[in-house]
Amino acid sequence: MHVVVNAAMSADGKLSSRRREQISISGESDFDRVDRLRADRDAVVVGVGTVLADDPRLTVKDDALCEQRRTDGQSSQPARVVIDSKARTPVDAAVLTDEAETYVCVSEAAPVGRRMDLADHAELVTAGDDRVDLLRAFAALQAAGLEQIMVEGGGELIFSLFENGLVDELRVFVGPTIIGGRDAPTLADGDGFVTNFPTLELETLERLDDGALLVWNS
Ligand SMILES: NC(=O)C1=CN([C@@H]2O[C@H](COP(=O)(O)OP(=O)(O)OC[C@H]3O[C@@H](n4cnc5c(N)ncnc54)[C@H](OP(=O)(O)O)[C@@H]3O)[C@@H](O)[C@H]2O)C=CC1
Ligand SMILES: Nc1nc(O)c(N)c(N[C@@H]2O[C@H](COP(=O)(O)O)[C@@H](O)[C@H]2O)n1
Repeated sequence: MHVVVNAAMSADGKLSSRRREQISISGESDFDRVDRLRADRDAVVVGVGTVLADDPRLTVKDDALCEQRRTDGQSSQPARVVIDSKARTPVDAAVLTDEAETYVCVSEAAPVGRRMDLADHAELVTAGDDRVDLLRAFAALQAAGLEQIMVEGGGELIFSLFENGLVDELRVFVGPTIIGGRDAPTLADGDGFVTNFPTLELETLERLDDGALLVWNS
């Protein structure tokens, strides 16, 4: 399995504002790059915080890229995955439409009724007692044939993936905006590291739109 984390952050390192609403940090070229990256992957993963905040579709938008996937013998859309310990994903969430296969990774703490509701719309993966055990969940996704994984956020999930040593690559678009706010989500939130900080190796750095794209290897 190969896991690439992709995100767009403001010049001051925020993924969104303190209102946790979706903000267009990327420019047109970066959104096109993200669409190509999605098209190149078996699955696109987010945390339930992103589903509740943004209600994303997580689909490939360019029809030509979908057609190319079909030509290559793949489904027209990559699978979508939500990491959601308590099965809080709303049944009318855009990520549960039938335009792509969806997996919801839950923990044993998810109420049975919520799990049954979601099971009508998605494949459920149960891993972990109170919180999704990411190592077990990603192993289950791999067993289901999902090898090339893209994670789109948010900051809580990205931190946990680094904590579990699950990140192979980090691609960050740094946009020209200042968002600020001590409670605004950053690229890696969670409890934070106080020692043994993961370090990355810079692979490429390019100017894109009005910002920069940094690609790091883990
Ligand atoms: N600019 C960008 O590129 C992006 C921006 N965003 C922004 O980020 C914000 C959302 O980020 P955030 O609130 O951090 O939410 P996340 O999407 O990171 O989801 C976090 C939630 O995932 C669940 N979860 C389950 N298991 C785990 C685990 N092992 N580790 C971590 N989380 C786990 C937890 O909820 P539970 O315990 O209930 O399961 C947790 O609260 C929004 O404002 C959104 O707009 C999001 C993506 C990309
Ligand atoms: N690459 C990127 N740039 C930004 O500026 C963003 N705000 C995001 N957000 C992510 O994209 C998801 C929306 O996906 P759909 O367009 O609905 O398919 C959103 O939930 C964030 O994960 N990404």
